[in-house]
Amino acid sequence: MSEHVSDLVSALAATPRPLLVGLDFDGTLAPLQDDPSASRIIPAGVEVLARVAELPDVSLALVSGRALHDLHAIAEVPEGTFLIGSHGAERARVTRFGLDRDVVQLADEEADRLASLGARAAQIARGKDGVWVETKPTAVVVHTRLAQDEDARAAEEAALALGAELGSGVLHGKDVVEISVLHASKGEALAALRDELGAAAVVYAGDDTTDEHAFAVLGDGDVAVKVGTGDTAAAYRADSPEALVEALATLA
Ligand SMILES: O=P(O)(O)OC[C@H]1O[C@H](O[C@H]2O[C@H](CO)[C@@H](O)[C@H](O)[C@H]2O)[C@H](O)[C@@H](O)[C@@H]1O
Repeated sequence: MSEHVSDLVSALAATPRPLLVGLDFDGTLAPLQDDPSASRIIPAGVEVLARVAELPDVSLALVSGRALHDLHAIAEVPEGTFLIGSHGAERARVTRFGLDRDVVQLADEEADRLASLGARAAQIARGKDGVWVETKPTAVVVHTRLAQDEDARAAEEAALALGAELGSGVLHGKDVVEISVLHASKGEALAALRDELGAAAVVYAGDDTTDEHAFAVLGDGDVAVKVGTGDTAAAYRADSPEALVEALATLA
């Protein structure tokens, strides 16, 4: 067990109940992939999450930038798991009958703006090898993972400028710029869920800059875990999805 993980394991062992365990998906439970549809939770993670969800007074939530339907389709999580998608703009709970979800209804102006964003983002991608656009219910995402540096930089700069012009929120994650027509924040969504559940403590793990919003709402007695390298406000670190799952296994 690495030094990072043993510190984390001690912190997890001390968490009071009721406990909310919130986990980002891409880069945290699922190793990053060039093709987002190929992403899956590491096999050990599926089993450990199932055990965590069965613990008394422990609630499990995935807190992701992915669209809710996309997250639900690929995340193999147990019944009762809360799913927060689109960085907090969408929310649901997994039940035995499918998703119990709040449907996002865009106002006409927001729907029009989303359509304009899609068209303008497609223009940004045009002629740049490896740059492509993902459309979600409340946002468009310019992906640059597969592009050469020069094209990736140009696309990201153009997307950030487009976001400043037409977006309500812009997030710059790992090889993505996301432009949303709704205000959404993982931090606000996590804090709202915590309040609803009356959780005495929250464990939250994430790998990307967008997860820093969730770390920012945590306080004393909570456990913030940065997965991988990079600057962070989190007090704990796991080197990889495997290391995180190893630590969560001790909680279970
Ligand atoms: O909050 P997350 O669960 O980490 O979701 C954030 C974004 O994840 C996906 O993009 C990221 O993962 C892809 C697959 O590994 C990778 O190709 C991409 O470069 C990453 O940024 C997803 O496609 C986005 O819609 C999510 O917002």
